[in-house]
Amino acid sequence: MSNSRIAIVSADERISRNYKNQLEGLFDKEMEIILLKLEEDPEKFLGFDLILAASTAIFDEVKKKAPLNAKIINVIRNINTLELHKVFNIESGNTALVVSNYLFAAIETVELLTEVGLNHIKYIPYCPDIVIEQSVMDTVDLAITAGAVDFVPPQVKRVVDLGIKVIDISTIMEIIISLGLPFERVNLFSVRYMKEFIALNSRISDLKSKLVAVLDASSNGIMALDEEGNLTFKNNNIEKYLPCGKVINEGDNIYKYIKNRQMIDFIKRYDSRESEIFKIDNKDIMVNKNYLKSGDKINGAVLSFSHVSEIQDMEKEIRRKLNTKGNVAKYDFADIIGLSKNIKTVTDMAKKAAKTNLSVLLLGENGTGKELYAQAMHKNSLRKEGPFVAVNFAALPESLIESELFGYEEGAFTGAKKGGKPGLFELAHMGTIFLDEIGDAPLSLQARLLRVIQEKEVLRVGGISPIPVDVRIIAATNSNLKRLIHDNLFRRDLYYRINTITIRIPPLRERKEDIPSIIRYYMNMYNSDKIFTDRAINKLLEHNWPGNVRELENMINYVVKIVDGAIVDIDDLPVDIYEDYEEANKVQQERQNEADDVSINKGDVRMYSLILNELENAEKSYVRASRTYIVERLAQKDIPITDNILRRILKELEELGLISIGSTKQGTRITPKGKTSLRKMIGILNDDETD
Ligand SMILES: Nc1ncnc2c1ncn2[C@@H]1O[C@H](COP(=O)(O)OP(=O)(O)OP(=O)(O)O)[C@@H](O)[C@H]1O
Repeated sequence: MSNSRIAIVSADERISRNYKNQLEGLFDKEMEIILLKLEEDPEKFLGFDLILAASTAIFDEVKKKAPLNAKIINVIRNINTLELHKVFNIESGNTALVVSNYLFAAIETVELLTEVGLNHIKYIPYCPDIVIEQSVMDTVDLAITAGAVDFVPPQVKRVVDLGIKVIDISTIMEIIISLGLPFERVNLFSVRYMKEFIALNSRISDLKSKLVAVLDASSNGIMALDEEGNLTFKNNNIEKYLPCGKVINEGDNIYKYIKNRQMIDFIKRYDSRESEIFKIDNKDIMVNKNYLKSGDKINGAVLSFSHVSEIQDMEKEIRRKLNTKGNVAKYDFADIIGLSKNIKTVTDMAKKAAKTNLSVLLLGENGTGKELYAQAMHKNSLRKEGPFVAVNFAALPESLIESELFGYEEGAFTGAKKGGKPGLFELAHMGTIFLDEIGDAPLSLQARLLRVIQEKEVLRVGGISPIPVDVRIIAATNSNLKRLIHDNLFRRDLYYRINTITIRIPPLRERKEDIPSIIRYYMNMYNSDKIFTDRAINKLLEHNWPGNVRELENMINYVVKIVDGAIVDIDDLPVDIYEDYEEANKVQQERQNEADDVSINKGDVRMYSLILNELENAEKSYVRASRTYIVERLAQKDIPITDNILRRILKELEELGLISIGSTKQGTRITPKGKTSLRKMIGILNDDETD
């Protein structure tokens, strides 16, 4: 057979070269293929057995240039099937620009994709000549193209390239027929195409088997039907929900296996009700339905079956998990810092109490670590795997306490949540409930609290059947419960119930030796290497710590965040501690002043009095008293004094308010206080002399 001469005409050389490769691959050396540009002269179109117009858009142009009797085939192009999986893999609901250098080619690609059923993406045909609104472009970050990557707008980051489109099998057949090639060729080529489809299919069936595995893993029964009710897919649980004594096979009409008439109606009804409960074999079965659509036409349904009781159990479990989330004890005994005898005794006792199941009452001022102890005790108890639920009576508004503690049933009051809500006692089941600030529990609630503790069951607000709860009680208070009992504000019987073991946690001021180690602990925790001066540490040791460890922790937090530099001194401490210091310092200073007075009297009093005396005399004689004047006057009395010493003493006298040092012109003057002091000093000196 002689070689056929074929021309491929295209506006884009890349495309014609691609077609040439494809045809050469199929027909070996049986063809001579020449590439022609559309703009070439008509004589170039002469002498071909067949002319292929690369696209519909140029078909008419090619026809005009080709000889009248020439055989021209309009090439039908298709997406390379081997690349289609790339579109399969795009998540549903995405929007993609379908990019080509010509709009018709972009539209063609969109049509090809939707024809093969890839409808899970929204396609926007795009070519460089068209303008798409910015607001639309802003929402698109995906482009699909058949080899026109260069035309994808730069802001689109994700590009799926399906490669250049290939000649469709229908065109290949047309070529074979028009060239009069033997028909075996068709089979040969079909086999080759089949191989591609098989490869594509195996990818799909791969996907399908993954999907089946996922659906089989569900405890639900799942099946898909066509519009006649024939089974097109089922997972391996379906017979559990539709017991018919035999395996249901794909292709079987499902309606003959369903005895329940209402269920058949439900499946057949195309209304918006998507789920319904049916009785099958005396069990409540929930059926969910979803229709399969192709365009606007419904062509099947997917049904999912589940046992209502399982859904309820699952809901309870989820609710329990959600509710108990966070109900865990964080602290252990190792987190309790302090080696003082006081704290060690308390910790030893708490460790022993932890192992019992007895109620514990923790007494202590605010911030002493009552909750810390409660958590540590829970963590070291037999209930450590159970929840630790903390209730703070001081923080809960009275109107909410009851429903928070005991829970409520659906419809118990306006605003009650659907399905009701378990109370904190229920949440603490098998664990510990920490009743903090129990002294603040309203009297009305104390009776119910007592009943729950005694009966070991709770009745939800609006409920009728009590729910058993196994809970250990650790209560805490900083109030004087005995006083509250005396004032009829706390129930004696409740008090005895909760304080089987009483542990008193000492305030920080009773264990000041622990302060440095607590400071170190928190400085480490805050990752700070600042150093406290001895003066600051002494101050902290002096402080009374009414807020206990919490106040100390706050102080460190303040210092770490607020103080610049590596050294923390007294005046860097928070103002309440510092003012406390100032206050103490003032008293100290006053005492010191008194002592200073005495030391002046005893030490320099002679010199002070001599100088004050000279100043008083100078004033009396209207003489300006300069330092030289004073030095000379004292020298005349055989009292030698250097200018330097005089200057220091004058400064001290001025600080004491006994003199005022003016300018050189004014000189130094004795004050009225100075005159009084001078009299006193003379008195002391005379006393000393007579002693
Ligand atoms: N010995 C301790 N060692 C380390 N940190 C402690 C110690 N005691 C208390 N704290 C810390 O002090 C803060 C207050 O402690 P906690 O809340 O346990 O006190 P509380 O007595 O329950 O206070 P309140 O009565 O105000 O509720 C917490 O941050 C806690 O970690």
